[in-house]
Amino acid sequence: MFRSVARLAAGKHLLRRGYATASLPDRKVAVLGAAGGIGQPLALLMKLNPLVSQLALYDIANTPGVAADVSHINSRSEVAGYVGEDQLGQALEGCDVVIIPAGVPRKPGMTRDDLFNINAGIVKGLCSAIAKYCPHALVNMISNPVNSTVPIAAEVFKKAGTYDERKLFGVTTLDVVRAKTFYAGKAKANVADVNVPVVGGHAGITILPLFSQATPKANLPEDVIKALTKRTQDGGTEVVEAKAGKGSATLSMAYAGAIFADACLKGLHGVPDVVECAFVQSTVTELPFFASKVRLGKNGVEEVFGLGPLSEYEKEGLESLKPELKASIEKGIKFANQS
Ligand SMILES: NC(=O)c1ccc[n+]([C@@H]2O[C@H](COP(=O)([O-])OP(=O)(O)OC[C@H]3O[C@@H](n4cnc5c(N)ncnc54)[C@H](O)[C@@H]3O)[C@@H](O)[C@H]2O)c1
Ligand SMILES: O=C(O)C[C@H](O)C(=O)O
Repeated sequence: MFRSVARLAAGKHLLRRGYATASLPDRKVAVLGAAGGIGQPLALLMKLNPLVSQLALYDIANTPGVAADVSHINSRSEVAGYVGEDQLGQALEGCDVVIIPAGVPRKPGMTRDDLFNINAGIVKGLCSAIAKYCPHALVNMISNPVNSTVPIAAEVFKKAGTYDERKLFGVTTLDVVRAKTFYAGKAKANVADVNVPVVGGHAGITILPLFSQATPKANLPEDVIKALTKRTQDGGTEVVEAKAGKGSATLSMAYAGAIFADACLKGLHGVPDVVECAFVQSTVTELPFFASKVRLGKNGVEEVFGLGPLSEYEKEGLESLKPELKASIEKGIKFANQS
């Protein structure tokens, strides 16, 4: 990620010793849920990103300490901590990108949908504030269940009259990160060279890695592809079980969240050909939201890419995931409109 920022800076003759960050535009990024398991390492990684000039760290508790700590790092951005609802507006005012990892994580035996009852309300409240204080920001939704929290956000923005489908993203980057790591292991490829699109949604079978399109090509046998698919779909559960009641993926998610936010910032900055998978409003299938590759630009999503050629196994996976994804989307829409 930072290597490509260096390339960007170098290409524009901004790089002499380190980054000539004075030449980069001001960009404010907020992390909502910044004192949490994801929020803290994500705050650290965003503090290291030279495309950020102001970093607002918001949570319902403990942000002054996190902000004081992160603020001592000698990188470009100015850091401020905001705590409690009274300070949410200040945290959001002027934001270009808002990253939301606020909410409860899973414990063993739970599905992501089991988080709905608590997280739906949290996300709804935060999105109402975004509509009020930074209606043009790109919103990176991490809080689960993403398959429902993104439709909730869309409905809140629609009601507020601020919805721009190009600016709302469910962050599915961790699925891509996992698919790349697991594929590289089996394909005996250099993980840094590996690419694997992951489409659909972000829960169980709705996570559909397209290993038939993975590069470099490895011609792995069908049973290995099936095992890789299952491991990618169950990657979150693997971590939840290993953490044995102490939460879900935080460090790998912070890494994935930082990659996706960096892609959004690069897009805003006009870097060409920034492509990541994300869960967005979509016409790729009959479902209103779907994760696929998207090109990011100055207005957020510039282009939603189709699925490309699928193997028979992937075609079956696509058909199997649709009912569950549809139900999760509808659940989010219904919640946002009834409460
Ligand atoms: N999209 C993904 O790939 C992905 C990956 C991992 C985790 N997650 C999800 O991210 C969420 C956070 O996970 P975590 O491990 O960081 O949990 P955590 O409990 O460690 O942290 C959550 C933080 O949110 C804060 N919070 C609660 N209500 C809030 C509100 N109204 N406003 C602001 N902050 C609030 C809490 O105080 C806490 O600090 C969970 O829903 C989890 O399932 C998503
Ligand atoms: O699995 C979870 O509950 C957290 C997250 O969605 C993940 O994929 O790690």
